[in-house]
Amino acid sequence: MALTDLSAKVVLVDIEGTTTSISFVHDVLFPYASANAEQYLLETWETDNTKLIVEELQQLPQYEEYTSSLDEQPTIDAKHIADFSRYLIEKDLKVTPLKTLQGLIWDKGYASGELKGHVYEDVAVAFRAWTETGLRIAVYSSGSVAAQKLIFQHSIAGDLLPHLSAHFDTRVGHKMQTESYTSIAESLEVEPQHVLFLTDAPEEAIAARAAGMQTVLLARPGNAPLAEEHTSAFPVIANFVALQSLKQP
Ligand SMILES: CSCCC(=O)C(=O)COP(=O)(O)O
Ligand SMILES: [Mg+2]
Repeated sequence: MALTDLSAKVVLVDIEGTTTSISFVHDVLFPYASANAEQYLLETWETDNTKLIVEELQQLPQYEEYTSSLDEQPTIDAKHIADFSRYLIEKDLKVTPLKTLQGLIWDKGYASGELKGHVYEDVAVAFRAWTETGLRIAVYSSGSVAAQKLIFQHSIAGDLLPHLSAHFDTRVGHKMQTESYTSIAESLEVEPQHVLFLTDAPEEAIAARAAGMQTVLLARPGNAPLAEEHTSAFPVIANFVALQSLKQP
């Protein structure tokens, strides 16, 4: 099907590699989280929220792997948990408690103006066009819902949050699992075939398509090159321009 023939009721967007450059996430957001993790944990150590995150981090399979590499039995304090978080960040592990913690740390950076969410120019233009057409726009990212809201609210293109009607993170399920997309469609109260999912990750596209969603791959500058098996299986676009005149079915 040609891109111009696509129609949808909901556009579901991924963030990293789709609306936002991978380099912003890896070279700005992750270093900010690494640098500020210990301070954040120290300040909030006694709160229920941080206690829950610390508990969830310790339940990850990577925690045992990490602690077994240490010379001594660790004391569970802010420094130890910050070190473990940095270990996970370096491996770019998209695990839920880390993503929750990152979102909370970034909050301060966005509030102070130190962080501004990167979005490609065509994203804001497409969001406006889709909103005017009456399409709903939703987000599904490994970044926590709080982190998603921050990046769009404090974006370099202004506050894009009013365009977004729903947010999903890995608490709905892993992005490479078909059931996650089925749950998202149910939650949006829309048939999966009326959802257009935009992502840079072929494994996510495969999972979304298996749930019945329409799927288009993004080839943004700096994204990993797409294999022929994926470029032949999915439409590939360099930006959202070709989808600006997307219609409802
Ligand atoms: C929500 S902003 C931070 C992005 C992030 O941490 C991340 O893991 C993005 O992954 P995505 O699923 O959007 O490719
Ligand atoms: Mg992505």
